[in-house]
Amino acid sequence: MNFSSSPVVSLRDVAIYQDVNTILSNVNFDIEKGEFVYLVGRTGSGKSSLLKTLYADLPLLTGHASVADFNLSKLPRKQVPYLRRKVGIIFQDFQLLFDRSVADNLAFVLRATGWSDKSKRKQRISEVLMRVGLDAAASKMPHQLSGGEQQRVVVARALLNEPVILFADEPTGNLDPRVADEIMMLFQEINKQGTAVLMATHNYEIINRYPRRVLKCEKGRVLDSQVQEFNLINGY
Ligand SMILES: Nc1ncnc2c1ncn2[C@@H]1O[C@H](COP(=O)(O)OP(=O)(O)OP(=O)(O)O)[C@@H](O)[C@H]1O
Repeated sequence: MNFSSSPVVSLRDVAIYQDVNTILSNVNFDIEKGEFVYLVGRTGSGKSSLLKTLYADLPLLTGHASVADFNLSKLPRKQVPYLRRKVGIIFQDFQLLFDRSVADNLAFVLRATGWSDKSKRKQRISEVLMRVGLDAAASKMPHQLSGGEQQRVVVARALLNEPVILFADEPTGNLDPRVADEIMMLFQEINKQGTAVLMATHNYEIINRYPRRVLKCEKGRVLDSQVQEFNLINGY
């Protein structure tokens, strides 16, 4: 549990790079504990690159950023796994291990993050599966589940270590609208229980149905619906 009242994410004058190319510059925003924020922008505008920087998959080379009380500017490589325990990461393509059951997918992550007690692992797996409405699926193989159910397992996996924030990159991108809506309701529920969410999406129907603060990558900058003139529909 993070009891500090400092923002979960805080960026000051950050630039985001891919190789030698500057993708975004002068990025400044905070995300507070328990906030829900969308990240939008055209294809190639830098959403994934920004998220990757926040979970230390891309290095922070310019500016100051903290995520879950980790200072990204000075983050030694060996600290990255500890940051990753504090954040949950969800991708569009589910990235489950298809050669093992749902429970074993989750146990794999728990073992890798220091859960050495088997009965505690079992208990935690059953808690997160319950939370995503898949308590009966522990022994199933991923291919026996629908796309929406697989994405729920990915959400359960992201919740294992009680993250302070979920970073989700197009989590509903491969799902039909009804299933996408169910996943979205799950995110809302998780958020209501105190986990912040930063979700990259192209799905404006979802944003209109569940309106929240929006960050928009545009022309190398990040605009914030809370502080700037912001035209979500025409500006996209
Ligand atoms: N691994 C990489 N190496 C070099 N350049 C990259 C790499 N990944 C992305 N880029 C470039 O960085 C820019 C931003 O890409 P990014 O994937 O962050 O955009 P995005 O907004 O997430 O796009 P999409 O909505 O299509 O996922 C693009 O010009 C892209 O070509």
